[in-house]
Amino acid sequence: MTIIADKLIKEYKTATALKGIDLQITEPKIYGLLGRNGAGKTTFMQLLAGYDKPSGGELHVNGMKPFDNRAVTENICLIKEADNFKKDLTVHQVLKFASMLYSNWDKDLAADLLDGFDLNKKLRVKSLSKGMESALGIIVGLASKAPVTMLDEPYIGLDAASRAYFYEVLLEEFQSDPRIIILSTHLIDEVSNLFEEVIIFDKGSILLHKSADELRAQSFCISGPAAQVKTFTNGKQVIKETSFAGTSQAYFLSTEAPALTGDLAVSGVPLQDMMVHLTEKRGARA
Ligand SMILES: Nc1ncnc2c1ncn2[C@@H]1O[C@H](COP(=O)(O)OP(=O)(O)OP(=O)(O)O)[C@@H](O)[C@H]1O
Repeated sequence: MTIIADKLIKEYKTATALKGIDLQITEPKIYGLLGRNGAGKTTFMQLLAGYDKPSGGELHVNGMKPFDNRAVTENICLIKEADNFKKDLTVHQVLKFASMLYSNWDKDLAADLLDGFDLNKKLRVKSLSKGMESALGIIVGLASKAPVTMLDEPYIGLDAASRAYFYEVLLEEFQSDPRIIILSTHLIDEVSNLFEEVIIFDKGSILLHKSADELRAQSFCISGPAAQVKTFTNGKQVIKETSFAGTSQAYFLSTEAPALTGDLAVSGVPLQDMMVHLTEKRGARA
């Protein structure tokens, strides 16, 4: 599948959600779609799923426009954080309906995941707890086997054990059947190890699109006795520093792994902190 956004614009009455973004996604990978509230992530995913029309620019999937185009949308599954399914349907009916919607539907996987999440298929959507409804969304998203599967904060209400199960099956699924999986999340550190590519939206524009490895290789965390950390980071581009009881920890930008001295230790910077740094910087400039 080839997704190409070319100067893509989406304007609502009161906001311009996408301000002319250029983006290409072609490889089957797990993409992390990140950004602060209101950055435009959901708007982009809704345009890609054909729910809505762009206001300007172009969006193509395999050369076709997604809006109102079954040839595209049968290959794209978007699971939103809530209200994915009609409240009066039973879980069984939701799965049946989804099996008709998605040409690659995997009935056995849906049954396995129902078991895994311990979800009773006789229950109606309106009687599901928030976490159970999220689990149903995840089941549909993964069993759709859609070549483009988008999950927009799909874990609302899921407890830590269920989220861990979700990440595990997401990875297993991707490994057994690679496809474009776009995961939008605010729980960045919890899932950052899954991402192969990271796309950061900021105020309707794309701030960064990089492989997760590249992003990890451009920042380091140094920790140890406060005085040594201070000397070490002198002249370096420090993005965050914390101190406690005579020890310090500093995140700094560098393309080269630091050569350690004294009692200092080096590790990576959590992706969440990198995103905060990148989006704050942009915010400060705007
Ligand atoms: N249906 C709509 N009508 C009017 N404005 C909208 C609509 N949907 C989104 N917006 C506006 O577009 C901008 C982008 O919103 P969007 O939901 O795409 O951001 P997001 O990155 O998904 O945010 P979040 O992380 O909070 O979900 C925001 O200013 C939002 O208020």
